Amino acid sequence: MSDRDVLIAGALLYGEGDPTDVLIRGGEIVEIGSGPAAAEGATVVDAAGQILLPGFVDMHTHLREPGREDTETIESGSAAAAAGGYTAVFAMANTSPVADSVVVTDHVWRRGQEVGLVDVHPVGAVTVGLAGTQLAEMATMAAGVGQVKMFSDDGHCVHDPLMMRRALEYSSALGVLIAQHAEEPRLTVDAVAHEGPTAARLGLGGWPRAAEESIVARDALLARDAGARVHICHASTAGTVELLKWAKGQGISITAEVTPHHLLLDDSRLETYDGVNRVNPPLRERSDVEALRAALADGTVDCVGTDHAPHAEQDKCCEFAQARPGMLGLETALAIIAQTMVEPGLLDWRGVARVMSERPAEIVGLPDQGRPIAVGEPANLTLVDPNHEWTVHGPALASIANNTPYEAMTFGAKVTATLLRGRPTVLGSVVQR
Ligand SMILES: NC(=O)N[C@@H](CC(=O)O)C(=O)O
Ligand SMILES: [Zn+2]
Ligand SMILES: [Zn+2]
Repeated sequence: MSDRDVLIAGALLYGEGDPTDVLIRGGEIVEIGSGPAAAEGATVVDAAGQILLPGFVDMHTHLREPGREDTETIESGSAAAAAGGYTAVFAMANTSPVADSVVVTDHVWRRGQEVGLVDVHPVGAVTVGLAGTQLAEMATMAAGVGQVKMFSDDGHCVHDPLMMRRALEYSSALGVLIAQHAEEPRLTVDAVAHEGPTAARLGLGGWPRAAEESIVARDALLARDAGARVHICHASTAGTVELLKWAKGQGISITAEVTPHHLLLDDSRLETYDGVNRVNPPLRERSDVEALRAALADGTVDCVGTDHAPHAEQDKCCEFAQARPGMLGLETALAIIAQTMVEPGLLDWRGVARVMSERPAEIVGLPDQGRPIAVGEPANLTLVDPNHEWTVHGPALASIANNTPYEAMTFGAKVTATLLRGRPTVLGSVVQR
């Protein structure tokens, strides 16, 4: 919380209506209108032509602390998140050591609060060591200081159906969410690229759509029978969209996210054999990209999750099949959603607020995020300039790692300011450390 007033002057709330001033005091929105009186020494943000949205929430982030601090730390990842307009992120459990105990999950939460740029919520592992054989102590992690709300073995699929069934039963009793990395491992042995004509031509091992879809279908049925909720990480195929439609139509409590890269890129990128394009699940075909965009627009896919996955140069700049899967995502997410969803008219800015803030906050249960921009609400806010051209350059990003697939690409929208409980964490697109 900041003791200084912040006055956001002349912003378009949700991109709608007339330019409006928003006054923030004591971490809350205290006045909305025309020319509210700010106290002396207030921080005034000139928001002419800019769009004010609720702060973004990322259900899927990899910060590499503990274990690979050479590629990302909670501090550098928090800076990347703030720069991307995020006020809360969920840090996945595939660290070293794995976040399968309250010692690790509490550390992640505490360190995030110490850095103070974004709320870093720890994701706990579903199984001990992500090994898929023994349930982790989810209740202990949920009861810790970090109050773990979401559990996932992401990076790995909880592929044993009995283990997944037990995890879902246990999670519904605890009131927490299980997020599944849907990948049937028997179908992805040696798979490094989407199974299709491109991988065949390039001689790359294929990852069939069915590897994802068979788990999505199975887990929908398991969630139905357990009366539990299940969340699908990084949905990547048109078939997954069809299954989500079916499951939601049955009243099953299933939700899903899509990554910015699966909304923009396809497997034609692989021609160069550049390891930066290797990611799990793999970049698919144009028809999948189109289906995912439509699904995000109509709510079949609930939200955007970045799957921000920093990797060291030596783990990416090598033979394609040897490259570690994953790409940076936090700082480019908004620009890509603007280009793939807003520009073509699939979503308006209110829709962006829904898929990047409100829905993720709701799904995972964060009472102070994704809130309406209204008097009395916590000032977790993001300001977007919809007409700001910028070119992505890895070393200029706040992340330690540089594995952005968007190097040298130009986008038309940028986050200019972020506020966490009234404190500016980003001003003029610069992180306020
Ligand atoms: N997405 C990826 O390709 N990689 C992720 C793991 C994951 O999300 O499955 C990572 O941790 O690097
Ligand atoms: Zn994953
Ligand atoms: Zn991931």
